[in-house]
Amino acid sequence: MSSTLSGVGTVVLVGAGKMGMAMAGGWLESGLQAEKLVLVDPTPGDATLAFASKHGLRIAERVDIEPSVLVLAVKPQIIQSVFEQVKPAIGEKTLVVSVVAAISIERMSAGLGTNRIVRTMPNTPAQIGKGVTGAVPGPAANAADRDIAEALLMAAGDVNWFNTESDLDLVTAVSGCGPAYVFHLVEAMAAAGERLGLPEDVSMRLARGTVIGAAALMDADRESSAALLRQNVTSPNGVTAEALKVLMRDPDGLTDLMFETAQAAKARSEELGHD
Ligand SMILES: NC(=O)C1=CN([C@@H]2O[C@H](COP(=O)(O)OP(=O)(O)OC[C@H]3O[C@@H](n4cnc5c(N)ncnc54)[C@H](O)[C@@H]3O)[C@@H](O)[C@H]2O)C=CC1
Ligand SMILES: O=C(O)[C@@H]1CCC=N1
Repeated sequence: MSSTLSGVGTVVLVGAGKMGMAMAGGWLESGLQAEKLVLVDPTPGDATLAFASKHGLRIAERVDIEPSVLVLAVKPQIIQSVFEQVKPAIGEKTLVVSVVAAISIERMSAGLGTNRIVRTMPNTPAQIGKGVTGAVPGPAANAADRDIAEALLMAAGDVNWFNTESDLDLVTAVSGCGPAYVFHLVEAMAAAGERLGLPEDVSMRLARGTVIGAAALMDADRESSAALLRQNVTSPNGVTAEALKVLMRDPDGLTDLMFETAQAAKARSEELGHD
């Protein structure tokens, strides 16, 4: 499949917030010309205004042209009013790519009057091209539509296709929300160091640096499993072994806590879809 965006028509990003802007930079880097990217957002934040100014992008309050690709990146809670706003601009050739959590292809199709839809769940490391995205093609999305969606998503990192839409609730629970779990791990490690007696700023520096380093090591060494990388830290009868007896206890260790966490995300994703 193609991974360059130079041949894609006008992309209109509806919702230029955290997730939308995390992807937009990658699109420009992957060859989408600035004049072919329009940001639609009635209340763009400072980061969005700065990004638009730096790259010479147009920001509009409403969709005022027929897009080749309409990327929906607004909050699910306002999706109905957004459908009403954008529907008149959608033409026969418009492909809709949604990153909106929980909103089904069927609901989008009813709200927008088109079946050419690809529903996706990216994550914020997209901002540095290290995102992972789950994607499901709608029934009327053809091979060319899938190629375009994949090119947009690959500009943000890895793409994983699924056939069953409910799988996106699981993708949301693991990778969509996942960066927040990792950032909270940093907070928890720093808090632990502080409680043990380290100064707050030093503890945070150690925790943050450790997670950055561990992630970079995993990135550099794709051959080794996470389990092997963990074992490499763990000397027999040493210090890490004692620590991991707590973290990996069964039941009630991190595995159970993470399962409960992901279950809560999945349940909320399903619930939002029914609102
Ligand atoms: N933040 C994340 O980690 C991820 C978010 N998502 C999904 O991305 C979507 C957006 O989330 P965030 O970027 O985090 O939220 P956000 O609040 O940062 O961005 C939403 C943007 O939509 C704009 N907006 C509000 N009304 C609008 C309208 N009528 N027309 C156009 N734009 C409008 C807001 O001004 C804001 O800039 C959500 O559906 C979320 O489920 C998906 C994966 C990860
Ligand atoms: O919290 C949310 O609803 C979105 C979905 C995945 C990450 N952020």
